[in-house]
Formats: sequence, C-alpha cells, structure tokens
Amino acid sequence: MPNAPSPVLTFPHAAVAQITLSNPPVNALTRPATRRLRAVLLELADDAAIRAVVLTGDRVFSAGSDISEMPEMQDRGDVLARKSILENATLEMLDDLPLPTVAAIDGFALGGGLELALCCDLVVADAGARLGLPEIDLGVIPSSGGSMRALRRVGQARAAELVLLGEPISAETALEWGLINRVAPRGQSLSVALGLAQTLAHKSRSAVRANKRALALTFGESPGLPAQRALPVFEEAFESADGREGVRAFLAKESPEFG
Ligand SMILES: CCCCCCCCCCCCC/C=C/C(=O)SCCNC(=O)CCNC(=O)[C@H](O)C(C)(C)COP(=O)(O)OP(=O)(O)OC[C@H]1O[C@@H](n2cnc3c(N)ncnc32)[C@H](O)[C@@H]1OP(=O)(O)O
Repeated sequence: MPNAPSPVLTFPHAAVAQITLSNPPVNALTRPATRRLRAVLLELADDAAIRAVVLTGDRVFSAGSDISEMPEMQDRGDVLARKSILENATLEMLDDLPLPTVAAIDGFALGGGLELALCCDLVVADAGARLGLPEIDLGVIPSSGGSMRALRRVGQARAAELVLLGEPISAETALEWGLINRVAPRGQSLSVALGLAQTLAHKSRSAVRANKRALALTFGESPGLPAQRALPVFEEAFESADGREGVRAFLAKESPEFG
C-alpha cells in the first residue's frame, strides 16, 4: 500500500470495511496514524452502508507505539499528556463503535498493538502469531487499557504474567487463555476475520449495538475509565529513570540497565 496514509481503509465485501495498519516494517503506531484512525472510525460510525469492521496490519499486525516518538514525550510532559489522551480516546472509540469489529492478527501484536486488537469484539490470530504486552521491558506499563482489557479476558493470574513477564505468548496459548477467539491456519487470519465480519454484517444492527452495550455494562464500566485512572501511573513510569533507560536502550539496540 505505497503512499496511502496509514491506516488504510478499504471495502473488501458489501457492508464490510477493512482498516489496515500500514507503517513498515512493524506497523509502529504513530500519533498521525492515531489521528487518522479516529477520523476513519468517525466516518464508519456514520456510514449506514457499513455493518462490520475488520482491523488488520500489512504483513504483521503491530509492534505497538512508535518508540522513536518517545524520547520527545519523556522530555515534554505536555506532548505526553496529549498523546495519552488521544490514544485513550481513540481506543475507547474503537471499543464503543456501534458496529461489530474483528481483529486479524498476523505476525505479532505487541504493546499498543495488542491493546488496539483487544478493543475489537472478536480477535483472530494466525497460527504462530505472537501476542504480548512487553512494556515492562521498556520500564513502562501499557498505557491505554491493555492491562484492563487483558484482565477482563484472561483473569488476574494470566494478566499478571502478560504484563510482569512481558513475554509474548503464541496464538494457541492466547486462545487457551481466552485472550482471543480463533486461531486461523497460517496466512488465513484475515480471511477468517472477513468471514466472521460477513456473518456479523447480516445481524440486526440494533441488536448488535444492544449486545455490545450489555457486554460492556456487565463489567460496570468501559475499560477506558480505569485506563484514564491509570494514566498518572503510566506517566510516572514513562518519565522515570527506568522509563527513559528502557526507551534509550531499545533505540540504541542495547540491553537496558534498570535501577
Ligand atoms: C493506527 C494507529 C492507531 C493508534 C491507536 C492508539 C494507540 C494505541 C496504543 C497506545 C499504547 C500506549 C502505551 C503502549 C506502549 C507501547 O506499545 S511500547 C512498545 C511495545 N512494543 C515493543 O516493545 C516491541 C518492540 N519491538 C520488538 O520486540 C521487535 O522489534 C519485534 C517487533 C518483535 C520485531 O523483531 P525483529 O523481527 O527482530 O525486528 P527488529 O530488528 O527488532 O525491528 C525491525 C525494525 O523495527 C523497529 N521497531 C520495532 N518495534 C518498534 C516500535 N514499537 N517502535 C518503533 N520502531 C520499532 C526496530 O527498531 C527496527 O528498526 P531498524 O533497526 O531501523 O530496522
């Protein structure tokens, strides 16, 4: 998808929209891409012809937030605050979209990439894909509700393993844990996701909305609210000596030396 602004919006089937993260080589999530995703979500929410959405990545899903953007934010709290608010609001928009959403994960979904995928109603991963929340190895935490969304899906013990060990898990383990819905044969996650989206596109629009709202209410509040409460925790870790060391070391391709 040369030159198309990421994420790229296409319409593979009648009533189905496909959003493709496209920022080679790892589809790192940049602030411009976040703003574009917001615009795309607003467009789809108002498009009566669209009845289901698939979110995927070009070749891989995403390695998470663009770490190269981070040093500036660690020096400028105002930029960090704007980024955090923008990202949380964007993920909540995806969470609350009045359309069924399906994530198709190929390669890996790490950090903010997994946080993004977990905002979708259903998640399909390619066999052999890797999913994780490795922010601890940068000296920080998932900042946009990934911990809370993972906790809702897999429970305390396994969510703690994801965020404290920071080690990616396989698609098969993610399915066993209840983090995702389907493991597709290699190379088929997108086609499986599009198949689910076509089925969902034939459901009652109002009943889909009501069922999404009922699921969200079951937990008492949108995952975005605890994420907002956790923002000070994220910002403190992000601006700490270890947060700076984690980002520095990654960009320098060195092992971090945490305090
Ligand atoms: C459409 C946008 C919507 C946005 C919606 C809102 C945003 C939601 C997110 C909000 C989240 C906020 C808090 C979240 C924070 C994070 O996500 S922190 C980042 C977490 N991710 C990681 O720690 C992964 C780091 N990368 C890796 O582990 C590996 O690179 C890999 C992905 C497993 C790939 O490994 P490998 O195949 O060996 O290739 P590499 O050589 O390591 O990498 C290739 C090049 O890509 C660069 N790169 C990799 N990851 C990132 C990254 N996250 N940001 C920026 N750049 C990255 C890497 O440096 C290499 O670059 P070059 O050396 O220049 O080739």
